[in-house]
Amino acid sequence: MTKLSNEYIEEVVKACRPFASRGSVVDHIPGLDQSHLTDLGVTIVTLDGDVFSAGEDHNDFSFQSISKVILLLMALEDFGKDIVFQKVGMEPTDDFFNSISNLEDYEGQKPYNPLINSGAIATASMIKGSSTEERFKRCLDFIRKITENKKISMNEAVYESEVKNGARNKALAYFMESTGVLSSQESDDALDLYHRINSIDINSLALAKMGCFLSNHGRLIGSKKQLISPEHVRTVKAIMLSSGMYNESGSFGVEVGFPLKSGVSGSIVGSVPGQMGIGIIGPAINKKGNSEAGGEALRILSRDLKLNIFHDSNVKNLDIK
Ligand SMILES: NC(=O)CC[C@H](N)C(=O)O
Repeated sequence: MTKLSNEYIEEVVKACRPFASRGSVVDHIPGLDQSHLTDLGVTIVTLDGDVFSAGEDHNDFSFQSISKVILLLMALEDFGKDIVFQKVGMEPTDDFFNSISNLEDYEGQKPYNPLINSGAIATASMIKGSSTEERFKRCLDFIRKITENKKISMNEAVYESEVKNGARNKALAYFMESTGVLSSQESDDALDLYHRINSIDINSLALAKMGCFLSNHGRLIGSKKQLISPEHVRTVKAIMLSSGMYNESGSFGVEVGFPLKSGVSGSIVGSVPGQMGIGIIGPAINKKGNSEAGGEALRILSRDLKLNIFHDSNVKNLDIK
């Protein structure tokens, strides 16, 4: 069986870099352009605290849709499962991540799930705090805590561009206001919090630590302190498995087989329960919004290291009665 080492991760990066040419880099995020097309950084943090990393793993990139996982964790902790899932569903969708039409057809016209744009704007309205500043600060403090990185902060230029290019998200928020998913007091604040949290700068090590936190059932490595209840972490990971890679979640479920979440910056966080967290940056994304080289790296890692949670060796109590 393949053993984890920096050299092994380097080989994976080398093998996957060429896959970037199948995708393209989004052109509206400050700091990202086609010159980053073949960038690929992969970091793994194990639950024993070992770090393995290679490629462009020091680059900062924006959090984008991975922030949807943070919003969901915090909304669940703030309001509990019953209230959160009154506003947002937990079903996968075959539509694109920023689809507005699917808001018209799903039960009660609520978003299909919290990991698409409409769903994340809805969960952003369920973060406790007396102002957007306070709500954002709570989110940022939480991200700093679970990534053990106090320097993480919002990138102002990215935030300005999110707001400037945010017409679709605005439309989603106001559509949800029209159907009563959001109140007229909630929509602008939820949208602003969503744009801010999307604009946080992060790197592959911080993402791997976030994945590790999920793999460790809501605790930092080596700590017994429960920062999020295990039940909520379970809920979030189940939704990451079914919806974290948007309308490509099914094939990632089959070929990779553990909870993932991607962002349009080409970032991906992976959580292998009980084993490790994985952070990836590979800015060339496909039409569904997922990193091409990053996706290939996940398929190889899962195969070589037998990480699929449905793999026989990862399933306990195999005795057939
Ligand atoms: N898929 C994504 O990462 C989407 C995030 C992007 N900022 C948006 O709101 O559309």
